[in-house]
Amino acid sequence: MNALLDPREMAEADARAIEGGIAGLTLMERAGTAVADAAARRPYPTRIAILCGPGNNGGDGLVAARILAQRGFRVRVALLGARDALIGDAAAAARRWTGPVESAETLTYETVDLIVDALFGAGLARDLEGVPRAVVERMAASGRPIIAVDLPSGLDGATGKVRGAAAQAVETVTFFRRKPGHLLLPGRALCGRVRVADIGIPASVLDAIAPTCAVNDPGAWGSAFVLPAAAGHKYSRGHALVASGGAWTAGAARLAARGALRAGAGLVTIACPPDALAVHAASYAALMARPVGDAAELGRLLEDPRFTAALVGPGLGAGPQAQAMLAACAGPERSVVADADALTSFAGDAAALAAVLSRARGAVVTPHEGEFARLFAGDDSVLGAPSKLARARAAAARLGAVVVLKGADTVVAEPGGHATIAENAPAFLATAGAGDVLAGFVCGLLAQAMPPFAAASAAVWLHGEAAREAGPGLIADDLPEALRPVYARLFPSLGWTGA
Ligand SMILES: NC(=O)C1=CN([C@@H]2O[C@H](COP(=O)(O)OP(=O)(O)OC[C@H]3O[C@@H](n4cnc5c(N)ncnc54)[C@H](OP(=O)(O)O)[C@@H]3O)[C@@H](O)[C@H]2O)[C@@H](O)CC1
Ligand SMILES: [K+]
Repeated sequence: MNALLDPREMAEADARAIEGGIAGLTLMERAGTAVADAAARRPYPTRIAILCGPGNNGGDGLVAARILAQRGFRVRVALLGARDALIGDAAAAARRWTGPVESAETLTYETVDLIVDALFGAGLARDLEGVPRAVVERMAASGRPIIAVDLPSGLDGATGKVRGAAAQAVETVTFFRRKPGHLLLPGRALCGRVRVADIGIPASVLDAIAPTCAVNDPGAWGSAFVLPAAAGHKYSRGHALVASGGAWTAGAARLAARGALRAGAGLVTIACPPDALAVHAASYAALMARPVGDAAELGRLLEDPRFTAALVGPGLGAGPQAQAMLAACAGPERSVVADADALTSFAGDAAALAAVLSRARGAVVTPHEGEFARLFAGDDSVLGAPSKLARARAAAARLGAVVVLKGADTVVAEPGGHATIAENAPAFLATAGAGDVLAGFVCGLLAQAMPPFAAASAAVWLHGEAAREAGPGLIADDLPEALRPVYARLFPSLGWTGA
């Protein structure tokens, strides 16, 4: 698992490493060395300005300054605050710097080729205002390339939000593990390329910290992924049901159903109003279609216990009918995915949705930001949570279900607080119908009895990879097809031998 550490967890990692016998100053020396290495790798950065803040982030900058000067670079150190106000390891790093120290407030950039931003890191405690903010804004306006130490100063490592101001970095050097703010927008975009430096903190400190947030990649869910078994047959791979709207909105369900089938469900049935039957029957030979007039008929169809997962929402139309369809699908032998109109049908009434979902074996909801805001309208403790990560976690706890809060930095959270953050979605994935395919991928993995949090995270990652595989110009129809080469690489990496 590629853990992401919030500032509190990172402070604990530092503290445990120090308890284990590594001096804080040693960690700072290694951090500063990693920053110096990054600066030295830039093309011809002969004149480097290093802006140092009042805490240990500034200490890292002072170490980098000393090392770069020793390596022959022309280095200027500019400090925010008084030199004799530095304490602890940062004060020790300042004593080892024997060159002049300028004021960050009055620094000018005409003769500077490269900036190292070591003003604030994990210790950012409030919005930047006054002098610190002006310093960051002038640095940003200088147009010089910036290497950020740990985080672009002003970026909140826990939330990915800018507190007052932050300067765009070309590169960010962070330590031990990345932080949520490196992946959540706008943080991800502000960091430039992120390098993770090993500063000697042993990975074993993570056992005690037990981080609950991870990068969404196969390390987060691969052990739960259901690979095709040699002795399997189509029913052992699960039977997914996708509820469809009428003839004019049937495309959404068809995209989802193709997604579920490509994701590996053994069978996929589309349940549709009679007027849409011909559309579905003519579309895709591997899909089955059954006419279902209302929720009661859907319930009768689902008396067949071999249906292991159901998706309700895409193209359905919001209202009591969609609510009843979802209720018909939620049963102890079946997992459900509620998407799109199924979520909007519960606008402002998340408690009613939670009650329906609680009857399902497992439940995943897949809102985009608009659907999320509608569903939780009036619930400040969810909508007002400090970050996308915190909102998804709060929503999962409210619903007792896995929440996929979509976007370029999709967060998947489960009621216990575990979460993944995706970083592999290309910009061109934002296209009509892509969300329907994603919901289908989730449904297809749930149908194979993959646990909901793992299924939802895997589906999001696969969706991003499939988009990359298809490339620019992508339309949603391409996504299910692009899953094949992604699976061809993924399966062997998870130990599948092809049997
Ligand atoms: N041993 C370790 O732990 C290691 C840590 N490492 C490095 O340390 C960094 C964390 O260091 P840190 O905890 O000292 O916090 P840091 O980011 O320097 O800022 C704190 C200072 O900023 C001030 N301040 C805060 N907000 C402010 C605002 N809005 N406006 C104005 N001032 C504000 C705050 O003042 P105060 O809130 O007390 O008034 C305090 O003076 C971490 O990112 C990494 O780079 C590495 O060397 C590896 C080993
Ligand atoms: K910084």
